Amino acid sequence: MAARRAGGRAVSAAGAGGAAGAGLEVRGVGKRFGSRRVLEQVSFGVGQGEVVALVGASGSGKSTLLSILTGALQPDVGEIRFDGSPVLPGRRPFAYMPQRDVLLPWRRIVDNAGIGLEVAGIPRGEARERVGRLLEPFGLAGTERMFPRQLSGGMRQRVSFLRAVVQERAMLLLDEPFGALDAITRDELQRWLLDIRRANGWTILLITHDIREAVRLADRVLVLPRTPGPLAGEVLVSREIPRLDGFLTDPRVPVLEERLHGLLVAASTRGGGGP
Ligand SMILES: Nc1ncnc2c1ncn2[C@@H]1O[C@H](COP(=O)(O)OP(=O)(O)OP(=O)(O)O)[C@@H](O)[C@H]1O
Repeated sequence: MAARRAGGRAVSAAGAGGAAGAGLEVRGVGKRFGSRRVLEQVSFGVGQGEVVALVGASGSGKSTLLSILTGALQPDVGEIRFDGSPVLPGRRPFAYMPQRDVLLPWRRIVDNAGIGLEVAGIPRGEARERVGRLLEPFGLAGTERMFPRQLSGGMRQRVSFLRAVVQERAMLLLDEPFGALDAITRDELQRWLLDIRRANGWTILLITHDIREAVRLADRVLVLPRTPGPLAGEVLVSREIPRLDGFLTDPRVPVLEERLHGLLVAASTRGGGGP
């Protein structure tokens, strides 16, 4: 089921802790490294078909949270559920796109994009076939036999994104996918992502430092506090706001950005926390 909507605003299962079939539910997650607390009582949900952005100051634990979702780290407390069931090791419903492209320089593009499939035990020939079908919609036609060094930064990010999408998992986790790109390429890729996602209805959790990017890409934006604690707030982004042409001049955009900025500042100056 897609996130329920009322009056153009997303009404997700997030605040309620989620319901069966609601997609991702993160419940009361806490994590510390030694004596340093990084996450505490973090709870939210991402409904199926929803795009949720998570923003937070540097060091607030965004990447740690994604690592918990991917299974690279275990939470000290809390639970991760998907579609009403606990997420089990080895059977994660997520495909992950890391912050920096981690393409292997010696592998051709087709084999870089298919690496997740190969790791999952799919023969290379079949992986190549599945990647091959997506090259054109990903703007990568003709690159399959090339090596990463022959592509621009924007194209390499598309290969990384393709590598996540081709695994056909229920949900995509994107960690600052456009953070390392120049402003023009970033704008191009945001437009492209909006476009291709509209056709596919992917469920996405996106991490970004960039408030404008969060408002542009997400149905809902969550704010992680700098000092460990529950989420500092969330902002719903109306579907009536145009995300492609007209986004930058829509008067509702700066209002949402201001609200998010306010939440981030409040979250950064709030007392408590610390080790
Ligand atoms: N493996 C680890 N061992 C010890 N401390 C860690 C480890 N991983 C992260 N930390 C610490 O946890 C805190 C949160 O790090 P994390 O990378 O999750 O934050 P972030 O919000 O993603 O930051 P940024 O936006 O700068 O990437 C930081 O203070 C970091 O130094």
